[in-house]
Amino acid sequence: MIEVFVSEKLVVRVPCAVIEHEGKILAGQRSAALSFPLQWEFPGGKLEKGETDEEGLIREIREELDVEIEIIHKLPVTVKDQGWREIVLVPFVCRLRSHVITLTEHEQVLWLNPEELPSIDWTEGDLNIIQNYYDYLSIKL
Ligand SMILES: Nc1nc2c([nH]c(=O)n2[C@H]2C[C@H](O)[C@@H](COP(=O)(O)OP(=O)(O)OP(=O)(O)O)O2)c(=O)[nH]1
Repeated sequence: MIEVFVSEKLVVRVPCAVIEHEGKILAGQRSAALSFPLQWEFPGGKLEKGETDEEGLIREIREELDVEIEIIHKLPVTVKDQGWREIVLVPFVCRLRSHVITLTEHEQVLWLNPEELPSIDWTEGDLNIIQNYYDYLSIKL
């Protein structure tokens, strides 16, 4: 008899925010000390126990940027396979409800026009989020 051991892969759910303000989108540069150092991401992070995607995202954005957001629209989920784990990115289009950003984790943030988004070095998988955001914009306009 052949036994097949299928090891269970860790699945990490990460809500993240495509934050719009005055026609621009916020990109955050990850710290040099973290995984995916100095690459760009949509701010957000892993859920805590019992949180919904929306609750976790609002908490993460408060922690990382010290601002309040309004969640506008959920974009399609993007799954990123790292071999030893799967990162399930759950992006939401958001708006700022408060406007003074204080960075607690990111190296820097940039406000980019939608067409400028692909020009920086995003973590793998985020280009899918950008494409899905473009699709959302084209339907909305
Ligand atoms: N917030 C966010 N995380 C992203 C994006 N793309 C992407 O691969 N990630 C990854 C980076 C992290 O591995 C994970 C988010 O977890 P986290 O915010 O707690 O970051 P972390 O460095 O502490 O996590 P880790 O990799 O050390 O486990 O998702 C993105 O656009 N936004």
